[in-house]
Amino acid sequence: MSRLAIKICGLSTLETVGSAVRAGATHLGFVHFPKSPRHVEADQMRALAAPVPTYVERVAVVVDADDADLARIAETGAISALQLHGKESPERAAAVRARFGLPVWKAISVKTRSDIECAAAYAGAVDRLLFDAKTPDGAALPGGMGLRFDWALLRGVAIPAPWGLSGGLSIANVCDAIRETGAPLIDISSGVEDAPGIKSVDKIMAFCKAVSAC
Ligand SMILES: O=C(O)c1ccccc1NCC(=O)[C@H](O)[C@H](O)COP(=O)(O)O
Repeated sequence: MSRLAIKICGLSTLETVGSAVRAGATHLGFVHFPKSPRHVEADQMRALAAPVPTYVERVAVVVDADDADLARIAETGAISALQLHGKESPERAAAVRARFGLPVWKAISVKTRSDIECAAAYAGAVDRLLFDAKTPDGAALPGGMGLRFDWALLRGVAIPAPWGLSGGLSIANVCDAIRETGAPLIDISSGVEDAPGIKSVDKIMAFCKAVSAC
């Protein structure tokens, strides 16, 4: 059986990047969205991602970004995937993948079963689907808010691509999440923070240890 993948998202310091790699994270996420407390510019992303061993994936998280913004990120040469976390259509996702030559993830905001069913439209257009909790209308952020959705909604659904589970995961609930959903990749952000945007080395270490003990 292949090892469960762990993405630690919203990293913004070299110290926490290093701790995530040492803890065994397989994917690191860097958020490029100015309204986020985790926002990093493309040049910061380069500085954070460039020293990371290439066996660890470096994922840029963007929200309805335009091509100029994506080009700045792709040109860093340090990013190995783009996570589209806005309202990007399947056509837009496919166009991004074709234009930038990087694997593309699409975050699917979930509240109801029909949200999960919408993921089928991305089959063939993206390299991974990330099921995340839908944040309330008017919320400042479309992710990273520590909200979870009802994992039972994933039960019996044929997911048409590699996928991951996100939203409100924590040391306390991650083993239940893995058991209930069978997710091959889990993604966490605020659950390993001391405050919004402030990642905790100790919490990153403890989370990865907890996952390996599930
Ligand atoms: O984390 C952010 O600030 C963010 C901002 C805008 C778009 C996406 C964002 N995060 C995306 C992620 O992949 C998070 O890890 C995911 O939403 C889970 O967050 P959390 O519930 O805090 O673990």
